[in-house]
Amino acid sequence: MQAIQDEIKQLTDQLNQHNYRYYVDDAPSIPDVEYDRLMRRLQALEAEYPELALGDSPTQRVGGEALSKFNQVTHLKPMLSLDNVFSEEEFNAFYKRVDDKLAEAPAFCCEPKLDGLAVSILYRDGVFERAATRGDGTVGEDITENVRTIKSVPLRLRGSGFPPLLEVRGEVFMPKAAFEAVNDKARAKGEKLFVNPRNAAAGSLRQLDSKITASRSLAFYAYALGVVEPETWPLAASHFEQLMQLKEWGCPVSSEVKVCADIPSVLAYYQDILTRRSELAYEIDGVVLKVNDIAQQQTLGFVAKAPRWATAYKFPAQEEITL
Ligand SMILES: NC(=O)n1nc(-c2ccco2)nc1N
Repeated sequence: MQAIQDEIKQLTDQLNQHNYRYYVDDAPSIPDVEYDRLMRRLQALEAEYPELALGDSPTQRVGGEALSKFNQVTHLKPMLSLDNVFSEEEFNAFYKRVDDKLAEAPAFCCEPKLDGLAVSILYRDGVFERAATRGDGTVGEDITENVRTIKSVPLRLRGSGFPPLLEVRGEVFMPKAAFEAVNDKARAKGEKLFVNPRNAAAGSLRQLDSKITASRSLAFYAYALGVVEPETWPLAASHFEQLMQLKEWGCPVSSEVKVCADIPSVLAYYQDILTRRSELAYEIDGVVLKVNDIAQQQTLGFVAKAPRWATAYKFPAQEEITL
């Protein structure tokens, strides 16, 4: 029996490692046919010895029993909504409001604004425990079983140094290619088409049957730390370094994230992402600009639900694509 346990452990770790390389490092490490062979072997062993299946087994990516409804989840810390700016003048006014309150000029962590669904994922001792939608920022829906099927969401954090309780916040989205494939399938079956990748992601994520979610090729990018317990746990002093730490622990982070130290470089970032928008593998509707230094964020605080230290600089609306 020990030999079986060892083989299950080895297959589980191997498949999770390949998942990490493929979805987080963007560097596939084995051909799909080999990956599928390892997965089938693990599924066979788990079917014969269900009591030996491990908590982070990749076989659970296929989805489980359908739910009758979603339970509600109260977030341990409210999930923020972002204020928007729509022009360089409005951004300059945002910058001035921020700069006037700080002793040092702020640098900004600049991120593409993913057009998907904000989610909160809890890891307890590094193990995936619960996932919820943002909802109204205070109460969301428990979509744990659906998020569990998203292959780029780690079921166990990698490495070490993470706190006993870690909340990872990010966006679940449907890549453009997956959106086309989902609509091609729906068209072939004479089913309703999704209007855009955001609606497709929302529809796929809020499915009571996680097997349907599993078939929709959803993706995830982390964009912030949420709750950390104990609160005294040492964390990186800047938002960018915290994102890189999340990536080290196995969470995918957009490769377009970068720090811009002054207004001209922030505006250049905005223009660069706007120029390359159609080439990105996922839909975005602007860029998110966050004061990078955590202590400066704490100095600035929040107004109502939105942080003073961040804004979303939105792109001009694209002409609506009619299907
Ligand atoms: N949607 C999106 O891509 N977001 N949203 C935030 C956010 C929302 C509140 C704090 O940070 N950050 C990024 N990259």
